[in-house]
Amino acid sequence: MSFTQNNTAHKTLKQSYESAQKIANFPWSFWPECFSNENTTEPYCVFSDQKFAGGRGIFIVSTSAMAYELLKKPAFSDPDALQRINQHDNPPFVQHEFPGKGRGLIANKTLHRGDQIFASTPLLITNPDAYLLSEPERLKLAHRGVDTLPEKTQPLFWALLDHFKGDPVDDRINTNAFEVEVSGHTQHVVLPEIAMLNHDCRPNAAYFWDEETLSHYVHATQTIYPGQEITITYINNERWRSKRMANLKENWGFDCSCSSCSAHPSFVAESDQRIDTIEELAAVLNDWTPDSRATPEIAEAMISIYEQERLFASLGVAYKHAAEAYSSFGDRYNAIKYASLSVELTMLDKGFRDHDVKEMKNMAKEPEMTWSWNKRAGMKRFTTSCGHAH
Ligand SMILES: C[S@@+](CC[C@H](N)C(=O)[O-])C[C@H]1O[C@@H](n2cnc3c(N)ncnc32)[C@H](O)[C@@H]1O
Repeated sequence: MSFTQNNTAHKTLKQSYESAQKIANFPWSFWPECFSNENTTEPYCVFSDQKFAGGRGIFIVSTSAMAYELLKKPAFSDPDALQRINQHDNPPFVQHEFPGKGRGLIANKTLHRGDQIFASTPLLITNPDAYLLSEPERLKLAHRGVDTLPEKTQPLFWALLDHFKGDPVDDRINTNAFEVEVSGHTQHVVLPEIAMLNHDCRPNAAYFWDEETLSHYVHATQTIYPGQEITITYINNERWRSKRMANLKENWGFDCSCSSCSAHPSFVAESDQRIDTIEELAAVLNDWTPDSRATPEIAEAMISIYEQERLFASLGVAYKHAAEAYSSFGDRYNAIKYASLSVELTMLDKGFRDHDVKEMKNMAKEPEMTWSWNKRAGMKRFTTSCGHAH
């Protein structure tokens, strides 16, 4: 079905609702409002489904093609797909006010590595290309979207932080949106539960986006004790403190006050050095040429540095390096050990459908059948002397 600015213009909310209800099997609760201009190749519209996720509702600001692509996802088409999502009764956390950071969540019971903290569907999905519209038109779509959310869901949107104090809807979206992929396209989503989690450069929880259920999952990546704040990262943390702080300031508008950003300069220097070492070791381990100096010991060193740096979610990457390094020397049981660890951690960070997870699952079952098996057999593994004659 195609929507144009002409067939959607100037309808009140009530008129849009009535127009949508007149058409049998129309998937949206309101007739979409659309805008286009000389910069756009197709109109951008607001599509709203109040029945989505058992009545939590959702609105999508995008092209008709993307909205109908989303409709094909099990989240919309399979009534059982969201059975374990949006279960927010008896949560393992309580809200707390943190000086300098605003609201955040603290654990109210012990959470172990791998425990799910919550999984939820977004209130909205917006296409970043909607910025091709003029500002007033883009804002009109966003405002219409919020007005079309079910009455009981709207307070969840209005309770979100508006950090920049500009347009009240746009500001809440910009302060809280996460970038996700849908069918190979970047989209922005807002999830009110995850939006209550503050950033930490050394977080104790990780999240991933599942395209099929259009849901964000959050899990503990280490033990979190009652009273401890639950944190996630908003950025890539494998960078120097100065780069992390600049990124958070530029894209999120705040000065990070996490412990690794507020440490004494000499501790920061050590941490930055470890980040450099991780990068250097990764380059060695990624070298699969006959001249490679990669050994399992180098992967073990990398694991140790990740642990020192408390980059627990990223440990899945280091375990993968170790599994491949052991496999490349034909060491079956160490390959299995580290492949299993990699599956456990990577599932929390990249999701259960991730390519690396599948690869490591295969390695954990039959390392001999993987591409890296015995690849470095016969190559020098240990450096036992300092190179001098004694
Ligand atoms: C997604 S919200 C997180 C919840 C927010 N604290 C609230 O009260 O709704 C993101 C905002 O929280 C604050 N924030 C999150 N992590 C922070 C940190 N490590 N240091 C300082 N402020 C932080 C910033 O104002 C940021 O724009």
